[in-house]
Amino acid sequence: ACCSYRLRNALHPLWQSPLSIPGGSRQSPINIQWRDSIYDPFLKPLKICYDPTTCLHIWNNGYSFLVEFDDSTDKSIIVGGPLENQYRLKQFHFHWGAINEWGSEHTVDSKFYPAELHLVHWNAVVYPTFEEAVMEGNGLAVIGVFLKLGAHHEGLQTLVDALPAVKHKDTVIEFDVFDPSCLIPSCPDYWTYAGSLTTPPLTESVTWIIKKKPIEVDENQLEAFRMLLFTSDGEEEKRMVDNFRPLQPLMNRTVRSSFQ
Ligand SMILES: COCCCN1C=C(N)c2cc(S(N)(=O)=O)sc2S1(=O)=O
Ligand SMILES: [Zn+2]
Repeated sequence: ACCSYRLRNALHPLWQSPLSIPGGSRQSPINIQWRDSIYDPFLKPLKICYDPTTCLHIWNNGYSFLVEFDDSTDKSIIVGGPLENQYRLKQFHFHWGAINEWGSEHTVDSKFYPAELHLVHWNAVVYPTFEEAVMEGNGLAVIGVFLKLGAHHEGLQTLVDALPAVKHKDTVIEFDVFDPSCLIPSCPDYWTYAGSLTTPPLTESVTWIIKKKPIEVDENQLEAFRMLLFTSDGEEEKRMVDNFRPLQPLMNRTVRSSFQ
């Protein structure tokens, strides 16, 4: 199984990553086998405190669209859960498919969701800069939230309305008040495991916190993601879809759950 992963990584069009990350033993994403996850009673509830005015802009970086935040203070942080320190919100982005059958990076019992939200935070207690945190084992904490097809999502719509302005790679639009808490399910249950960035530089610096409950979004909102482009203005258009990395081997890791 392991070698097929490596082959798949090497072949996957989007991630021209090396065959394998030197010493890669904690790569992401992974399949979360619900029955193999281990309930950890010592896991704390995750505390999320975001200040909507720290929102800066939306940027199409050619992989996804990122909503970036002012991380020069501790105004927007998460603490608790599996984390030893508090972590500052840096950006959030999504991964999605060309059709609703796939699109998420993580899977649950081998089931794909049509999309997955990642809220990226860094350990500013221990590391002086985000760039340094990206290189350290406990540097980053990413909250993953699955999106499923269902009811219209009011909070997401303000984001969707801004997407036409960032259709092309390297376009950016000011976005100065947004509270990403509206995109996180109120159910406190999550899985957590030690992993990596799922895009280059693929560094093994991420404590993943994957929410058990998905949020519901409607077809038009998913279609709005799919009208974004990987390509810059003037280049031959390539729709931004299937921007997810193939599943990686679990190797010597356990996935813990905050719930029984
Ligand atoms: C010095 O910065 C190096 C770049 C790091 N970053 C860029 C990504 N594409 C990225 C992807 C992430 S994901 N898909 O694993 O959440 S987190 C993240 S990130 O930490 O914001
Ligand atoms: Zn991501």
